[in-house]
Amino acid sequence: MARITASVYTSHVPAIGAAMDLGKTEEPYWQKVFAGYQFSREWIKANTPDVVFLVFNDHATAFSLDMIPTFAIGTAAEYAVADEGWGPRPVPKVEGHPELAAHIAQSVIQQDFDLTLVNKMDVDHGLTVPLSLMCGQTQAWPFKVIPFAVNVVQYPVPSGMRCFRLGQAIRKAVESYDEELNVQIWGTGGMSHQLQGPRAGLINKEWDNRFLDRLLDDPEGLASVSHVEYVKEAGSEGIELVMWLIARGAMADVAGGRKPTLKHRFYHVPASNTAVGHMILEN
Ligand SMILES: O=C(O)c1ccc(O)c(O)c1
Repeated sequence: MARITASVYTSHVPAIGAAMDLGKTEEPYWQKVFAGYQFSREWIKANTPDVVFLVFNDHATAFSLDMIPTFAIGTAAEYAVADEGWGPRPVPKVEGHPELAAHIAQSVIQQDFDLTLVNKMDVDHGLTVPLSLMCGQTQAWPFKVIPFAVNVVQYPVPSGMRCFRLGQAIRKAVESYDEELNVQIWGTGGMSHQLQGPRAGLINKEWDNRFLDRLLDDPEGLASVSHVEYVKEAGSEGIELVMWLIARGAMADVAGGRKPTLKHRFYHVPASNTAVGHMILEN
């Protein structure tokens, strides 16, 4: 049987990818960001999964206003690194796991979550920056990846509760897969940031840290936070945090008397315009 053994949560700021690609990680500004991932790089070496189910958002790269799936699961054997305007990042292509992805799609759709199946997709910084943060510079990613794209760009976007329940359905799906596989689920994006309008540059440390507390201790309560609160408190792009609730929903269930173990927590402001939050939980 496949099992979800751990979850990773991290922001996905594109400038972090550029800092790595352009050799700037030792500059004082960036050192403080990357220091928060030193533990994580060792941890992932000691806890390398077979597959990462990576929840992210596309930034009008694979999808556009022409077509906006709410939840889209990557069922391909591989994914090219997208060109977001400066050429594709110099990182390895992403290898998929079509068999497990097809099984999860079957199971989750039968549990009444309607997913879009994506057989071809280029993946942007939403997916590659978390991989770079966790794995560093490498010739090949050390595990297969099932990309799972969530619409947090164009309203209406899914609620935190729908995301949390979807995570629970994903856990059931993974646990009903026959092969012994070590699966991690990663929730990416956030934390507080706003990239446009009069409030551009908004950061809310208190709200972000409360989110991190509740993600561990009270995920179901956290799932009830409204869209309006995310936008008011965490800025227009803070809504990306609903994706963390998918990963948390797939983990041990506080309501069921089980709680994951906190292995690592990091928070730093700023990286570009964004508050960087990062957590690792083990089941
Ligand atoms: O802080 C930033 O610069 C920034 C830019 C684009 C993003 O998608 C993002 O999450 C952050």
